[in-house]
Parts: sequence; C-alpha cells; structure tokens
Amino acid sequence: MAAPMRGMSVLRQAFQGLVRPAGGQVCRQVQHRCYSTPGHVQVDMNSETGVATVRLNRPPVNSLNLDVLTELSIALEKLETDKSCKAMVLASAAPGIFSAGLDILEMYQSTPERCVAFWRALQDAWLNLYGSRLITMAAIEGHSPAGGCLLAMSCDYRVMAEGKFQIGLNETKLGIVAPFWFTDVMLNTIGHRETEKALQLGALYSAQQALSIGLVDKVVPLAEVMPTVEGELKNWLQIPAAARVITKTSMRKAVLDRLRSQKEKDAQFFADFINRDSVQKSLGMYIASLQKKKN
Ligand SMILES: CCCC/C=C\CC(=O)SCCNC(=O)CCNC(=O)[C@H](O)C(C)(C)COP(=O)(O)OP(=O)(O)OC[C@H]1O[C@@H](n2cnc3c(N)ncnc32)[C@H](O)[C@@H]1OP(=O)(O)O
Repeated sequence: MAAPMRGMSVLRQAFQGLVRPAGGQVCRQVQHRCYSTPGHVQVDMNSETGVATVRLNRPPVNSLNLDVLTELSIALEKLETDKSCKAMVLASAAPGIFSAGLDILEMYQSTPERCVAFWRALQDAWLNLYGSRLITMAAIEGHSPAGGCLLAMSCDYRVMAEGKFQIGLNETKLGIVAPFWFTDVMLNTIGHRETEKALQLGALYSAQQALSIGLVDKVVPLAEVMPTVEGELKNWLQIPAAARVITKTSMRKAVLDRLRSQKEKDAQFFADFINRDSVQKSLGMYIASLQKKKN
C-alpha cells in the first residue's frame, strides 16, 4: 500500500484510489461496481443501467459529521466524472432513517477551526449534489430532519415511505437558523408561503403532509420506495440528457452562484454564530432532550 501523502487526508486519498484503507475492498463484477470501504458512504454503480446508488451508512441515525460529508462529496465528484453514470439514487443503509441531519456534536463545544472545516465540507457536498448533471433521486426510507431534508430537497425527485417518518427543516426548534441556501432550496421546492411557515415553526411533516405541500413527490409503503424510484427513473432516463441538464442548470444556477460567491463568508458566519453562548445553550438543551427521550 502506498504511504499517505502529506497535506491530504487518508480518507480523501483512499477515495481517490491512492491508498487502500485497512479492511477496505474494491469489488468489481460484470454489472455492478461497488466501492466498499470502512467509511460511511456506500456507492453501488450498476454499469448496465448507469444508475449509482449512494447509501449513507453511519448508524444509528446517519448524522452528518465532517467525515461523512467529505466522503459524500468525493463520491459525488467521482460519479460526476464517470461518463457511464447517468443517475444517482441517494438512500440510507440504516433502517428507519434517511439522515438525522447535521451531527449536532460537530456544532456543540467545538473549536472555530473545526466548525469552519465542517461547514466547508457541508457546502461542498451540497454544491456537488444540487449542481449535479446527473438525475438525482432521494429514496427517503425513514426520518429526514434538517440537513437530511436539505439533501433530499437537493435531489430532482423524492419518494418517501409512508408511516411515522418525518421530514422538514426544524432548525428553529434547536435555536439555530437555517442558512440562506437551505432557505433558497426550500423556496424552490415548496414556494414562499409554505417556506415561511415551515422555517419559522421548524416544522416536521409526516410523509402525507410533505406530499400535500410538494416537499416530496410520491409517498408509498416502505417496501415500495426503491421500486418506485426505479420506475420513475425509467421516465427520466428517456429524456435527452443534454436538454435536461441545461434545463436543470439554468433553474439552479442563481441559488448555486449565491453560495459559491460567498463560501468563506458563510463558513465564518456559521462558526461565529454557532459559538454564541445563547446558541450553545440551546444546543445543549436540545442534546439533553434527545437523551431524555430515551429514559
Ligand atoms: C447555523 C446552523 C445551521 C445548521 C443547519 C442544519 C442543522 C441540522 O441539521 S441540526 C440536526 C437536526 N436534527 C434533528 O433535530 C434530529 C434529532 N434526532 C431525532 O429527532 C431522532 O434521533 C430521530 C427522529 C432522527 C431518530 O430517532 P430514534 O430512531 O428514536 O433515535 P434516537 O433519537 O434514539 O437517536 C439515536 C442516537 O443518535 C443521536 N442523534 C440523533 N440525532 C442526532 C444528530 N443530528 N446529531 C448527533 N447525534 C444525533 C441521539 O442522541 C442518540 O444518541 P445516544 O443517546 O448516544 O444513543
């Protein structure tokens, strides 16, 4: 195994194929390439259909920490440059959960430097997902609050499992504020009036409620989520790719450019905001409420 290069994380080098992480495997089959590493993002590429399935795999709740976001970003970059890849399904390997959103522990009692690095990783993952040329579909087989909702909304199409699962941008309930680009994506998805209510209230919606406001596109029984995504993909794959990509790009450009033009300012704002005493106090109380729920 090659020695890790200085100034580049082992994780990033592993994904770029420069080093193979201990215990990691790269398996190649006739129709599927699965990049299996000890990391938190599994990619299964079906070379026959050109559809990649990207599964978040950080049990118990797929909370998005620096590593997960970095891995996700790199996985998306690789798929973007893979000419055989036409579409990507974002899903979860953890039962009952799509993603619990940002890892609250990245925001609680963290250093300003770590906060900035964490936020840059989130920005990059989002820019890669929202700006992707691929057809992107979210298979929401569980809860999807906050950052989980952002990932789902950033796809082109969302299928959610019916039942007890909830989705929404609940940031205000934690005493934090959804960044402008989260708001922009929600505005583009459900419109101004619903976004204003949803964000102020930190609303979490059932699948049926989410369907009624256009936050998801289809609600089906849990076991039907993947087959429904696959069925929908067949329609999307029939559209001439160049025309679809130009249309998608022109519709998303303004929102992407808004973040691209102020990434560093946005990261610094996050680090300053999250480290305010009042915000830290709210996050501490929220973490305690999650713990209490169990007892
Ligand atoms: C300027 C700032 C902008 C910030 C922008 C975005 C913010 C975010 O994304 S903040 C994250 C918001 N997420 C949430 O509010 C979700 C919180 N979690 C839950 O409501 C539940 O965990 C969930 C419904 C997702 C799943 O419920 P359960 O299946 O019953 O699991 P548990 O609640 O028992 O959780 C298991 C375990 O995971 C810990 N956990 C849950 N969510 C998070 C999280 N987002 N970050 C870190 N850790 C999380 C939870 O505390 C439990 O831990 P243990 O007690 O140690 O087992």
